[in-house]
Amino acid sequence: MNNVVWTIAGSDSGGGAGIQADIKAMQSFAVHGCTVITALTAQNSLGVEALNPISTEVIESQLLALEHDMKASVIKIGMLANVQQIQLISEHLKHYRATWPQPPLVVYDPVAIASSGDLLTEEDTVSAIKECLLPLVDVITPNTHETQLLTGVYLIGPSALQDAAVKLQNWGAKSVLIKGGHWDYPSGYCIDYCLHQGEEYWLGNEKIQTPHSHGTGCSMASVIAACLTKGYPLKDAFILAKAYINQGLKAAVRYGEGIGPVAQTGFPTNLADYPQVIEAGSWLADELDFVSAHEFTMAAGFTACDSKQLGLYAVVDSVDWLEKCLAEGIKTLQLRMKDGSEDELDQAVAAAVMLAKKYDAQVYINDHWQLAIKHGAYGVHLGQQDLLAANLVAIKESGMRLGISTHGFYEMLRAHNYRPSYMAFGAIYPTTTKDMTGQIQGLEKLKRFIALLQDYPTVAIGGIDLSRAKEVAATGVGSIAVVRAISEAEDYQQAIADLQAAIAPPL
Ligand SMILES: Cc1ncc(COP(=O)(O)OP(=O)(O)O)c(N)n1
Ligand SMILES: Cc1ncsc1CCOP(=O)(O)O
Ligand SMILES: [Mg+2]
Repeated sequence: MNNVVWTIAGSDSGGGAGIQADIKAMQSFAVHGCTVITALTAQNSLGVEALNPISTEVIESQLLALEHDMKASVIKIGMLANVQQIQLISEHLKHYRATWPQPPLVVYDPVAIASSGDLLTEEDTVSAIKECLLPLVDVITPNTHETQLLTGVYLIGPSALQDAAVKLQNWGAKSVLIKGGHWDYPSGYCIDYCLHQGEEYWLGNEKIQTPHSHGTGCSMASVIAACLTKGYPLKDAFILAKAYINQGLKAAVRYGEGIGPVAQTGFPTNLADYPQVIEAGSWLADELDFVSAHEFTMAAGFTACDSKQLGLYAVVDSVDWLEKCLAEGIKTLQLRMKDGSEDELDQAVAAAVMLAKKYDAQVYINDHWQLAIKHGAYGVHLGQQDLLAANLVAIKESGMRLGISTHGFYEMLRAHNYRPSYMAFGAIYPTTTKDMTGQIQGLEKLKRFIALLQDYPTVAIGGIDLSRAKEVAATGVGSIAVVRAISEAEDYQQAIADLQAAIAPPL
């Protein structure tokens, strides 16, 4: 990805929406925004006075200039004023798909109605959008009005949202993200929905009470485009776009007599601005009548770890290795056994618990939460998939600590629903211990996670060795978990001593 995003959209003379909002939002996520202007709208905070569509010749000249020199990783499309514009853009997108070495992703925000209620497009565009454009779109981001306009589905409740999204997919849009800012369901809340690769994602938060929301739709789609350019998965882009808008709404101020623009602030840094991932068992899920495919017990607020700084964290696959690491003074450890009969696992967990007591250390059991409860382990470590199958109420009632793995912003917020004892982020670097394809986080994201989760003990895992331990520790993470850096070291005792020294806070 080359960090170049195009926005094909209308100019808003009031500076709050359209091209102006897009560039500011893209800038907030450190990508370079190029522009193809489709209309010079004359508008202010009170409404739209004129649309002034640009001719297809002038639009094409802008496209050609960019095609030759500044190809985009992602193209964000906003207001298209008429059928000719829709056809022209569709033809060019087809050409890019067929000829560019790296075809661009297309995010389409079907701008039809301004926040003032004014129609921003000629009325006969809907069939051209469906026939020409939607088959070329990777992510469509309509609000609820635009969803109704495009699909004819009246959005009386969550299942109508799902039906409308399927319709849009059937017309060719690969993923659908419906923005709920104009929807008051349940009352006082803002619910957003995403259908992507067969998975559904629902986000919600209390409505932020401000009249100054002009440009939220354009900005949200631009942040999605920016995050996709940076290689974020769509579910993480969805989270960040929501948090960005919430942060902007809280800071929004009036500039004219009417509706002010959403504020264009930087990367969202306050957890309070992030939406809730809506999951079965939560109050919002009940309001939305969610039906869970699994028998699921929700529990939140697990026993705190003894310390916020868990230090060097050895993840081992046998009781032998556990004892070797304990003998070297490691205080946070995990027994991660992927094989073994029921008896073998039972005996291993029992032995791990005994050894933890002997060495006055904290041992977590990976996956086998029933055995961990049975033998009175200090804690259990679960992955995102494991959460559905585990009895979280039983784990909480046992008083054990719960650590949860996360791979990105969406999973981090999902884990936050449970208020676990610690959160782990991975894989920070590529690793051969486990297939983490598409889930490498890197240091930049790790820093973001740590800054957001100040109240949690945090753990970084994946591909960390002695040469990387210092830079990982410098992010402020409270613990570094390793497998091979110990198990494959030529001299594991020296490796442990070196790792401990590398991550120790300076005196
Ligand atoms: C400290 C720590 N972080 C992450 C993991 C990964 O756990 P999980 O997602 O459950 O995957 P498996 O380890 O079961 O393959 C971990 N084990 N420890
Ligand atoms: C279990 C796990 N979860 C995320 S990365 C990882 C493996 C870490 O192993 P290593 O320290 O050898 O890279
Ligand atoms: Mg696991």
